[in-house]
Amino acid sequence: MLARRLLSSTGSLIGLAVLVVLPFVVTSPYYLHLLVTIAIFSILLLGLDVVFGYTGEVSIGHAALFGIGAYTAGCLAMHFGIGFWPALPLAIIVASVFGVVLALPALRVTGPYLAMVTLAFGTIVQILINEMTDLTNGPLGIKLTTPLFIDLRWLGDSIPLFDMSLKRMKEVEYYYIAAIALVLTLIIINRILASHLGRAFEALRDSPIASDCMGVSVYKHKVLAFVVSAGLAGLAGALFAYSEQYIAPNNFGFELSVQFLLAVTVGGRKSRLGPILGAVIIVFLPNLLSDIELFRYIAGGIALVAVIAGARAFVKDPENRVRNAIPVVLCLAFFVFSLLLQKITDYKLAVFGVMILFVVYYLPDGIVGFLKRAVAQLWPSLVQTHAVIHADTHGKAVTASHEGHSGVLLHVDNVVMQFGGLRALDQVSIEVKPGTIHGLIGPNGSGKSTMMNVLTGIYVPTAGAVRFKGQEMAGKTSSDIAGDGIARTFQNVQLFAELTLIENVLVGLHHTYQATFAEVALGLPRIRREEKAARERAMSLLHFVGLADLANEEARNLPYGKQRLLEIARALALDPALLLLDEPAAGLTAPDIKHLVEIIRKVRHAGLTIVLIEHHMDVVMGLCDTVTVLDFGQKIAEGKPAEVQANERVIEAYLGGVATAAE
Ligand SMILES: Nc1ncnc2c1ncn2[C@@H]1O[C@H](COP(=O)(O)OP(=O)(O)OP(=O)(O)O)[C@@H](O)[C@H]1O
Repeated sequence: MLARRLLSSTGSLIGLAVLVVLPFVVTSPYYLHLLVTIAIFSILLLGLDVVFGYTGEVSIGHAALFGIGAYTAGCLAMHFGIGFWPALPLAIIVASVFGVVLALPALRVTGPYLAMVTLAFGTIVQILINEMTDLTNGPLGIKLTTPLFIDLRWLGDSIPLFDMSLKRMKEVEYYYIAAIALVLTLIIINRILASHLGRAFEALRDSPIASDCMGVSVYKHKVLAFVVSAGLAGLAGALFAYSEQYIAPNNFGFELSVQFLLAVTVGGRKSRLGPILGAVIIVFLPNLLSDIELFRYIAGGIALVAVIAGARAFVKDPENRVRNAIPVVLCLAFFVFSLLLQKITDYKLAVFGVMILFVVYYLPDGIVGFLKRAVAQLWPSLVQTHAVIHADTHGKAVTASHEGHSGVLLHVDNVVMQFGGLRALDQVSIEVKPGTIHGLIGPNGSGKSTMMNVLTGIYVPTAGAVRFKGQEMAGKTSSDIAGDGIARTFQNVQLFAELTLIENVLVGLHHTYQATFAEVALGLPRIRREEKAARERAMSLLHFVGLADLANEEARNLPYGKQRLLEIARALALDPALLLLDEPAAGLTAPDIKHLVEIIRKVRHAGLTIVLIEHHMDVVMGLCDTVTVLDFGQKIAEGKPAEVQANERVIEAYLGGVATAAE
């Protein structure tokens, strides 16, 4: 852990030192300008990574947001004489507003459909910039002057100006301003992504349904992700306008959006270094592809690395020798191709395409992802050690949010759920008393999971009412219902696959955070306190289900049985009054089922009420106080386990089948 921290702070210090020293090394104005462009693109790509890497949405509209930032700065200068400094926050605000516009379709469509919508957004913005000549000067574009260091012109001519106010920035000074903007962006983005907000972004990517059911509103957090991303694109745009001193509509076309996406993909998603590396690549690649000598050196370097890695794989992985040899041969062929080339300019696009294809195919996590894996193999101690988090030993691991409710906790009243011609639930009424375990059983397709989905707001019932603690639930969103105290697990496990175990539980603890967005961005004490308390609580919940040893493992690497236990820990993090368990014993081995039964008993003992769907009759009969039986969407029996077990209709419709299946 210490080594890792040391490495990370040493890395940051080296990065800072490089940023400070670079202009002393790179004195050519041309290359200095390229460095400024890299810093500006890095800011944009760090923002794009929030949407693309973290929430998993493909946006082809970021060049337009970039253009909106640039044109905000341009229009403010051209029409109102408003200079560089006020333009920066205003560009952030204007682009953020457009970020909300772009987020709205993301709430309805995802994947390729969203990509198409964002593409349309980009095209419309470009057309508008072209057509609204009064505002934007149309295809002629807008010219800007080098920014003043301190702009006091807005005070009026009568106020005497001091020297600095008339001094225009030199390229090197502009470089430092762009570098400071980049460092601030890195700090703020790092804080946001390491907080409960960053986890919420990842959670909604991995399972939107589970996020909502954990009280993490997909709607709210998707909009937030787009706003953060758009704000950074706006800032980058304004910096770009003053760096280039001329902007025109064709600077912000579709190709630029595609380049941005490729830059994040090639650099490496979900990392701070990846977008910066991506920016370096898209800025330097055109230069690299113009200089044949440099191109040959780089192709040679890549071939050398491939040969070394290939030789290692040849020895260590004898079963996949042919597969491992292919990238080595391709890299060597690329090097030979670079030697045979006389003039590279004719092949620029083809070479660019081949490089992208190669990276996307062989380095799906980008260059940074590849390097991380290589470091993990060579120096496992640097990446595998995590902070030792002590479980919260003072409080109880499991607490119910509203203990002591008397009467009926959950009242399902004549609920009907119709899917076209199919009645999945047909006038079902159930009463669940507080502190009990209420079983819900029935043959496959009888409507049990549909009932869970109705109770958690995923389905709105066609008719009937659901009252929880006397309050009507129909029409509430899943995240509101979770906030009211109903937590659930899923029949088909819905974990946040790329998050670690502790992070999965922390998503369930999202409701414990009171810190505002600004507090998170500024890293104020409250968010640090809340994060520490939440981590301790998450650890105690992992202890409770017996998974504490695996806290820092990614959820997707867990065996199936343990995934179900993790879902229970995550649901308990909500401090619910009612816990809905949908077939928690499915796929578990006999010892795992025994462990599960103990956990459910302890949960009930802590004061929670449980609704349990289960096909394992011994589990149902051993745990439940009351059992309701469904068949073809109708309630056919209800009572104590022994009564239900002896019921003729139940034996005929279900238990006979279960007995036969068990034999
Ligand atoms: N979204 C939906 N659209 C259409 N039909 C659905 C939908 N959800 C469920 N159904 C149908 O409703 C019926 C009840 O399904 P449900 O999943 O609730 O049964 P179940 O009792 O949970 O079964 P199992 O034990 O196999 O999980 C089934 O016929 C199912 O195909």
